[in-house]
Amino acid sequence: MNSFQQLAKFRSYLFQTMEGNRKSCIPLSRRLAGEVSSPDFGWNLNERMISSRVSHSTAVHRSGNFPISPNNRLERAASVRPQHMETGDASDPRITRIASSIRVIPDFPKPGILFQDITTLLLDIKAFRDTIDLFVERYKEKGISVVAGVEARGFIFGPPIALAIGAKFIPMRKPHKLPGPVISEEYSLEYGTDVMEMHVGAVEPGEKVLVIDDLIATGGTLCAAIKLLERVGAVVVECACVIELPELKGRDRLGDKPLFVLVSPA
Ligand SMILES: O=P(O)(O)OC[C@H]1O[C@H](OP(=O)(O)OP(=O)(O)O)[C@H](O)[C@@H]1O
Ligand SMILES: Nc1ncnc2[nH]cnc12
Repeated sequence: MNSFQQLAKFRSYLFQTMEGNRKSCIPLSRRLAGEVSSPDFGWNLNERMISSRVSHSTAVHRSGNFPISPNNRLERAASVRPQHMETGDASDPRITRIASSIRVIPDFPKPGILFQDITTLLLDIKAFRDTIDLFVERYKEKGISVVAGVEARGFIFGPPIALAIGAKFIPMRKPHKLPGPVISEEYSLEYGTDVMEMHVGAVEPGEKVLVIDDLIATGGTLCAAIKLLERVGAVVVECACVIELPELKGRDRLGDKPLFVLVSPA
C-alpha cells in the first residue's frame, strides 16, 4: 500500500471511529443541528502523520524546537509542543521539558495510531515532578476533596496530586477489577470500546472532584468518568490531562466541563 492509500485508510478509520460513536456526552441531536462541528481530520491528521515521519527520518522537528538525535532509541516526542490554551503558562520551561520527554510510537496498538507514550516522561524525574507540580499549583486550595484517576495511566498521576492537595483518590477501573459493589458506564475509544467502573460509596453527593488521566483523544473515557461521578451526585469541577489530541475533538464532547491540559501535539 502506498503512502497516499495509507493516509486515506487512516482518515477513513478515524472518521468512522468518531462518527460511529454513539456514547458522546454531547447529544447527537446537538451534533446534527450543527451546534457541535464534525471533525475536520484532513489537515491535522496529515500533519500528525508527516510529523511522525519527520521525527523518524530527519530526527528534527519541523518547528526546529525539539532537535533529537537520530540514534535516540526512545524516539522522543518531537511532535509534541506546549499548548497555548487552557494551560498554566506555555512559556514555562517545565512545559517544554514535559513535552520533549513524551515519545511517540507509530502504529501502536493498531496501524494508523500515533501512540503518545508517557512512560518516557516517568523516566525523567524532573519532568515527572514538574507535571505533578503544575497540576498541584492549579488545584490546591480549590476545595477539591476527591481526585478520580482513570485506569491505567490516571493511576500514575492521580495519587501524588491527591496527596499534595489533601484529597482522597478514587480509581475509575476497567470492568471486573473492583471487588466491591460498582456502577458501570460503557464508552468508546480512539481504537475500540470499553467499560468503566467505580465503587459505590467512594464519593459522597456534593463532593468536588477532579478527574485525572494522561491523555484525552476522543473524550469518551473522560465522558464516562464524568457520567459515573455525576450519577452519584458528585460535582466534577474539572478534568485534567497531560496530553490532548485536539484533532479528535474530545474537548467538544465534554460540553462545558472544563478541561486543563499541559501539552498537545503540533
Ligand atoms: O479520549 P479517549 O478517546 O477516550 O482516549 C483516552 C484514553 O485512552 C487511553 O487509555 P486506554 O483506554 O488505552 O487504556 P489504558 O490506559 O489502560 O491502556 C488513555 O490513557 C485515556 O484513558
Ligand atoms: N494516540 C494515543 N496515544 C496514547 N494513548 C491514547 N489513547 C487514545 N489515543 C491514544
